[in-house]
Amino acid sequence: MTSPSPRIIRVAVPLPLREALDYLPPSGKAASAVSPGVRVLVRVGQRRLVGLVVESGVSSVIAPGRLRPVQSLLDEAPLVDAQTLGLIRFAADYYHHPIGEVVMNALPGLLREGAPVDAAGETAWRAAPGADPAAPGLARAMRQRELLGYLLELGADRAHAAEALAAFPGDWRPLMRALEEKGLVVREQRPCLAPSPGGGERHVLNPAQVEAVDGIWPQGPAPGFGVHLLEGVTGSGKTEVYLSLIERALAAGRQALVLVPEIGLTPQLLARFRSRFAVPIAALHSGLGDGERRCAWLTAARGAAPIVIGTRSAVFTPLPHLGLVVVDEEHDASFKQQENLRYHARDLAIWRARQQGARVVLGSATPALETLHHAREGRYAHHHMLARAGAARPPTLRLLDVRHKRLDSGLSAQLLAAVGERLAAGGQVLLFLNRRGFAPVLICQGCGWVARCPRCDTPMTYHAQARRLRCHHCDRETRLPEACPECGQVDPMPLGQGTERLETVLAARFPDAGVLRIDRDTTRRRGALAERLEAVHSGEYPLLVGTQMLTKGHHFPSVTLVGVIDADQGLYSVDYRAHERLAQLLVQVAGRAGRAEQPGEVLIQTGQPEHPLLITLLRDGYPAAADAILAERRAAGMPPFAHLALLRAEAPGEAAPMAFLAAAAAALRPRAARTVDLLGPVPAPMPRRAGRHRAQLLLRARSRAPLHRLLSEGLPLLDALPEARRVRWSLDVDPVDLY
Ligand SMILES: Nc1ncnc2c1ncn2[C@@H]1O[C@H](COP(=O)(O)OP(=O)(O)OP(=O)(O)O)[C@@H](O)[C@H]1O
Ligand SMILES: [Zn+2]
Repeated sequence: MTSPSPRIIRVAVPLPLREALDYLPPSGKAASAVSPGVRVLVRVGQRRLVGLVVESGVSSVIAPGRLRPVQSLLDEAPLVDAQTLGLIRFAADYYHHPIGEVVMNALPGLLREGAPVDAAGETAWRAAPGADPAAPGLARAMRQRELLGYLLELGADRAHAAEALAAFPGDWRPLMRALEEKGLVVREQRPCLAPSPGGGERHVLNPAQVEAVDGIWPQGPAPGFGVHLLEGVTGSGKTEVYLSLIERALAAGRQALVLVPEIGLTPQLLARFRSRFAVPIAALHSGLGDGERRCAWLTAARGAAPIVIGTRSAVFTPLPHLGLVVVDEEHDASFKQQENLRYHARDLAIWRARQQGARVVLGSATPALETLHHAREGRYAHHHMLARAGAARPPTLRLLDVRHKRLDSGLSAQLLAAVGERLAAGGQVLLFLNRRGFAPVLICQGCGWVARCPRCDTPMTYHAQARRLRCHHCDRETRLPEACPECGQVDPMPLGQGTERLETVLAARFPDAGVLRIDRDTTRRRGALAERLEAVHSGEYPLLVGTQMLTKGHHFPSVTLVGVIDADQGLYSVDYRAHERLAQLLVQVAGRAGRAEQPGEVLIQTGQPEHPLLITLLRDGYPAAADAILAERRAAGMPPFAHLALLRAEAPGEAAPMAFLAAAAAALRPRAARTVDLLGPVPAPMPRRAGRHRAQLLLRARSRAPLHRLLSEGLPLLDALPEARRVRWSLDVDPVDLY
């Protein structure tokens, strides 16, 4: 008689393994008593890892003698609910990615590392009323005196938690205990996420807004699953629509998840939410400390935060009462993660909304082509808001032909004149250039030598303030050469412009106008972006210079002129999405102009004023341009008329990536039949980066099912190829970049 195979627990561990691992329950417990969603400590080889139970009470194909028990349980109740576990499993399947790594993306850092679920909230300290650092009791305790002074500086009116005290030099805890004993400091225990104040002013919705709100969530109980595209021109008041929808969701007892682009979660936006809703709002963004993130996440997971607002990874937050999902600026590329688990937060959000019977709103002035396509095919409901809210009018757009014109550091005389006029009239001007640094190229005037990154084969960007050359592809940095290494001529010349040069030129040209630059270089420090955006509103800086960071959803009421320095970068790019991106970018950057009473003007410098895309966009607007691009995509058999997956490979040697992909293609081809095209392998559009040669193989199918079938069957074969050991390879399902 064979003994029945033991019941086991399946655990996802943070390792690049396709499957979860099988374990026996800890001694004294039945496998079925360990709930999925609980964290456990397990041994893998010699390592001890924190894993997440994804299944329990099932049987294993592994011989009982070879199974190890789980070492210990870290949670009493599941940390991750069944629905979120379902989402994790779906993401692992759909993106063909190791499930343990999906879990890593889904959990906040502390919880991933096994930190406890701290239900008590957090401890905070405030100075006792009248406490004075100069009090005689502290005369001989200098450090305690300093800490009390520090607390008072942070604000005597409220208590401050560890997060705020972290900046105090040295170990503050024993000092705080001493102060407490002296009665100079009072300890408080508080929930880690306090309700926001609410009670702020609200707009009376205009008819277009009312129609959108009622169409998406009719008064009353939760309407259930459905995807709604809210296509509203820039400044049409989409945020106000979201707020009203959230109000309805909350009234129906449901939670709302709001996803925003990477740099869209600004203090202004948060303030708008906090002044509208007197509830705990969990804001998940990169500026959070580990403790704050855990708190926000746990509060949401317990259903105690009715609103969760965050960037892409917030899509994994457990939300037991989810009723509404808002994806703001749904076309934004930052919703797609570009490394490791290459998921699209919008697509996962829709999947989970379907599971939980939630409404989805995709909001944008420039919807992604796949979203528009779904709306036109009737899969998504489509709502329009064609006019700006309040008194604001649409901006006027004009092309400035820069062919055969003398440019002053990239600026035409016409643009400079327009800037001068606006400044004289007291307006604010925004100049957009999607290239940071001083100049993209440093060239020797003697022999034509160009400073190149030896690891990427591309020109290095000259950064004047730092006096460095930086590679924007691999972050390599070098000192500025004083002379050409080839011919010895001194002072190589910067060629072309970046935002840093623009800032310098404008400051010299308009010495009385303050210039504020916003790009990745000026906002590296935590909190710097928020400070600079605040400064935009202060009115101190009439001239704003920036990259894409300045274009996303910001509301700058005083900006009346927007200048686009170079529209041509996107016109001839090899990427099949370049035109879509350019159209979105131009409309979004133009959308920053004239958002209040003053009308806005947009001037676009281009050397291709006859380009059909620019003409259609300016004459007929984004929907017409989108139609034209969709027609091109249909003809080329590209998304949304096809489904793609991209296999990428890289290695130090030139031959290995192509060899692996050729072997991969050979392994996949017999199974691809006539349903999946294998295009390539070819060297990547950027054939070398950070010292590694790169190549790619594109898989294309008319429908999703055969593509995913091929991937499910094929990837294990690729794992086993001998060529796979000489490369680093990855799969990108629904890639947004083909390089
Ligand atoms: N019904 C209304 N009446 C008056 N003003 C309104 C109304 N709705 C919104 N506004 C104002 O219009 C401005 C633009 O609104 P909002 O920022 O929501 O636009 P948006 O559609 O999100 O724009 P974008 O796509 O450019 O981010 C804001 O200052 C907002 O306060
Ligand atoms: Zn480089």
